[in-house]
Parts: sequence; structure tokens; C-alpha cells
Amino acid sequence: MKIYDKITPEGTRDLLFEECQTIRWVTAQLEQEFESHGYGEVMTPAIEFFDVFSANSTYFPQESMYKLIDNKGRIIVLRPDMTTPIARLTATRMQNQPIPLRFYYNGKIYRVTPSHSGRSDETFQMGVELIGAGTARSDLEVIALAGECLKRISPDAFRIELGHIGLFKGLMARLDADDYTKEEIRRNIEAKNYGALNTILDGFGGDPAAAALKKLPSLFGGAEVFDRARELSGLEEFSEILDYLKSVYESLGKLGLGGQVIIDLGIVNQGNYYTGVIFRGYLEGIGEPLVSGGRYDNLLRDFGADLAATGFGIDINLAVKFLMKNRSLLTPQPSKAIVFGRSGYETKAIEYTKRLIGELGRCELSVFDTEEETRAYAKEKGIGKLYLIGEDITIVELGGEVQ
Ligand SMILES: N[C@@H](Cc1c[nH]c[nH+]1)C(=O)O
Repeated sequence: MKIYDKITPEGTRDLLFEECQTIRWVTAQLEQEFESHGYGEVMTPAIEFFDVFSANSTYFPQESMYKLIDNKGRIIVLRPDMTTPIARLTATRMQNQPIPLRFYYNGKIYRVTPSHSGRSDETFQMGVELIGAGTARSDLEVIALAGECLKRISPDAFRIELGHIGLFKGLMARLDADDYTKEEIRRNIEAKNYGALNTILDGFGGDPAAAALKKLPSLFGGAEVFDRARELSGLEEFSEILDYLKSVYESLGKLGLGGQVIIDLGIVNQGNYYTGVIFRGYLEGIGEPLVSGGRYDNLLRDFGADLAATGFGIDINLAVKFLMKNRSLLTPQPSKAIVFGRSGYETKAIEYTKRLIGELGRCELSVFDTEEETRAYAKEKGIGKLYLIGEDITIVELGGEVQ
């Protein structure tokens, strides 16, 4: 008698109608965001050789990967992420292209998650990779873009946690631990599981690196975290990293994200290719991170191209979970502006709308014959700006003329 013919494998499930529609809605939003910032779409196979994910070091723990054997006896894996295949693709297919390269992707990834964790093993993921740039500007571009994506899904209720993998890696390098123990330490820091973390690290006696690792998960909050970290013994030699992170934090504040960004020196993303700033994005009411990303300057070198890079992935399933709870957010965002052509300037208005779409994104043309009707409609739809096109162009902010 068959017992597995009516269920799907652990960590997977069927998706029906509304969930499918919501996935389409989110992916369309993010596609627009990525395309408008100059990212081009790439697709890679769902299966890759195991070697891709263990080129020079193992980027994901072996046991987190689904494996198959191909007809020549070689080990194949269902991709546990998109960043590594894109590094392979870039190194092998994109030589001699002007850098930086900007890629985005939309596909499924597969990771074995612990039983009963409630997490999916099969996840829809979208994301970007900015390859060939190691500058602070590129870190900022990518984190700000993650902020824009979160805003598209939830205009107000999101937060970004910012950290730097250099602290964790620097401390771990001083600890004489095998790969298994390292992953255990990483997982317990990530889960802020102080009890289990302390038990493992107590095994290293009074090692100052072990003592500092115990403190990492508690180093989160606002700008004061930098001072707390500087005072901590074991972290003295990381002042350059802390200075850099602080400057990124301040720049994000200038970009209007100050209220949304918190520092968390205890974020240690899975995927051991990270080398610099790392970050996560959360939506209100969803405990797991929707966005996960950061800098990985050595991964492409493993494939033969010495290129710095940064990027992030967005868990579309979590975005859908959030949107199904907050359905009102699923309505299309209002246009940023409406353009009304005065009598005799109808075609000029059409041309101007096209130009504004390029500048602002979503804009619409007024098809009313009067300015009054246009204003009333704009107010009702929550459109913030009205462009009046005549001999001159007048911009009206809802509520008052500014030009
Ligand atoms: N591939 C990472 C996300 C990422 C993209 N670029 C950098 N990081 C993940 O799946 O978590």
C-alpha cells in the first residue's frame, strides 16, 4: 500500500488561486523596482552540480542541500540560492563586459530546513546582485534598493537590520573549531539562543574570542551599539569595521531610512560567502526575515573572476503571507502625479506624461476636459501632484501651488 501518494514532501505545499495571484502581484512590483534601477533579468537552471556550491569552500552546509545523482553518477543539487549560480554565470559568460553588472532574478530555491520548523524548503525568491563594485556607494545602493522593495510591499511597517560579517568571521578565525561547531555557533547566534550558545562557547575555556562571540547577539539597537561594541574586550581590533558600518548607518539615515534601520551585530546570514556589510529586512508581524543580503567580495574569485559584489534576496512566500494578512495593501499604489493638458495642449500633455514616467515612475494622464474634474479625481485617488501643461508648466502639490 502506498502511503506517500496523497501528500507533498516535507517543507513543500500546493498554492492555490489567491496565493498565486499575490505572488504575481509582488513579483510584478519588484520587477518594476529592479528594472527601473538598471538591473537586467537572468535565469539559471534549478539544478546545478554540487561542485558549484562547494567551489573553494562549502557555501551552504551539505545537509541543507537537496541532492540527486545524474545519469553519469555525478552529484547534482537543487540550488539552495541564486547568488552562487549567478557568480558562476558571471565568471564564465560575462568576461569583458563593462562593470558593474546589475542582475536580478526570480525563481525557486531549495533548502532542507529542520523538521517542524514551519519553514518552507521550497521558496520563491527574487533578488539582485550588483557585481564588480566594492565601494560604499554600492553598499548603499543595494541597501536602499532593499528599502524601496520593502516599501512597495508595506509602505510603513518594515525594518532593516544592519550588521557586518567581519566581526563573526574575525572572531571565529581565532577559535579552534571544526566546521560543524562553527555552523552550530552561527545558528545559535542567528537565533539569539543564548543558552545553547553559551554552552558551546564555554567549551573553549576563557578564550577572549569565545567571550566576545557570546556578546554578539546582544549588540543591537541604535547608534549607541557602536559605543557598546567598542568597549567590549575581544572586539578592539574591529574598529575599522565599526567605523564603516556607522557611516553606512548614517547615510541610510540621510536617505530617510533612519526610523527603519537598526544595528544588529549578531546577524550572521547563512551562506558563508559574505565578507562585509550584511543586512536583513522584516515586515511587521512576520518573525522571519523577508530580505537577506550583503557583500560577498570573494565568491566570484572562486569561479575565476576577481570581482567584488553585493546583493540581496527577497523571500516571496513571506511577502505573500504578510499581504494575505494585510489585503488592503494589495491595491495598486496611486500614481505619483497626474498630468492635465489645458485646451490646445493635449498632445504636449501626453508627451510630458511619458517624460514624467521616466523620471518618477507611475504617472497618469488626465482624460478629463477640465482642471476642476482632474483635481477632484486626483484628490480621491490620493495622487500627490498635478502638472498643468499649457504654454508654461505648473506643478501643483495637492493643497498648494509650488511653482
Ligand atoms: N543568496 C542569498 C541572498 C543574497 C543575494 N545576494 C547576496 N545575498 C540568500 O539566499 O540568502
